Amino acid sequence: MILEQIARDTEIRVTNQKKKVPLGTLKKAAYSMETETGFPFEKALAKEGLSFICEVKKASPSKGIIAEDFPYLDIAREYEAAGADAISCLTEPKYFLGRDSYLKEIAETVKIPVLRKDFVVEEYQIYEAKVLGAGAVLLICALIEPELLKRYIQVCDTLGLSALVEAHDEKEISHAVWAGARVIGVNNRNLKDFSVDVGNSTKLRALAPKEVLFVAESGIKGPEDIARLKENEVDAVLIGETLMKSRDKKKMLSYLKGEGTSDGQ
Ligand SMILES: O=P(O)(O)OC[C@@H](O)[C@@H](O)c1c[nH]c2ccccc12
Repeated sequence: MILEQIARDTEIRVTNQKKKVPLGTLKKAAYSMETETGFPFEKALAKEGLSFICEVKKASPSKGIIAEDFPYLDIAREYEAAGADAISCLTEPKYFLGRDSYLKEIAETVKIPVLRKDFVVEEYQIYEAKVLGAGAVLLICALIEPELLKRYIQVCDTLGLSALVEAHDEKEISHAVWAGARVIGVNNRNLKDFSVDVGNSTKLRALAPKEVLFVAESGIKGPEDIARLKENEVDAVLIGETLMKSRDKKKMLSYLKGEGTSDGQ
């Protein structure tokens, strides 16, 4: 299954990275960074109305190359100007053509919080996210057993990082809640067969406690998806492909918000 393959490749990537920057050195750098108080990523999601996390993603296993031309800094600036509440940046290099440097440069450029979108399989990667300037890091339940997930969320807390904990079913939601997740994301894309059903996140919203911030991720194509998610008390949506493929991201975002026409394609 693709997720296991990505996890194995990520283990190799982390092992190689450790040879360049040992864990001790990385931790020292992470804890020496100034930390914005109050978890800005969670503040962005908790604001009144639906919050928008806009994703900078060049490619994906399900879609291949999404954006040949990839001015990632301009894209991030455009998202921020268009009213994004946070940015999600892929740093996984093999399947999503992401880079750590994209995250670092974007975090230095925009004022809104940046989520490190990668496949965390080692604590090391959480310290990396902090040093790169992320305000949040994705933790995928399917890759991290509950005890370790609890530990990773605690490490995030000590760094002033928010954890976006991604769950795919009822069991993983209960693990996320048990581990202390304050932000839970549900991926509408099934990572086994790449099928997409926005109903995934509407269905699972009710299983997460109301006080948990809930993010619907993936497969959001139009204002009808947004309206449906809003009705189901979702706090935020995470949109990648629909925005990455649009010529005018500001127009597309206002179209998705139900404020404009769809000629932002
Ligand atoms: O491009 P989409 O369908 O709008 O999806 C964005 C985002 O949700 C998706 O990239 C994603 C959700 N969870 C992930 C975990 C790893 C990598 C990527 C993802």
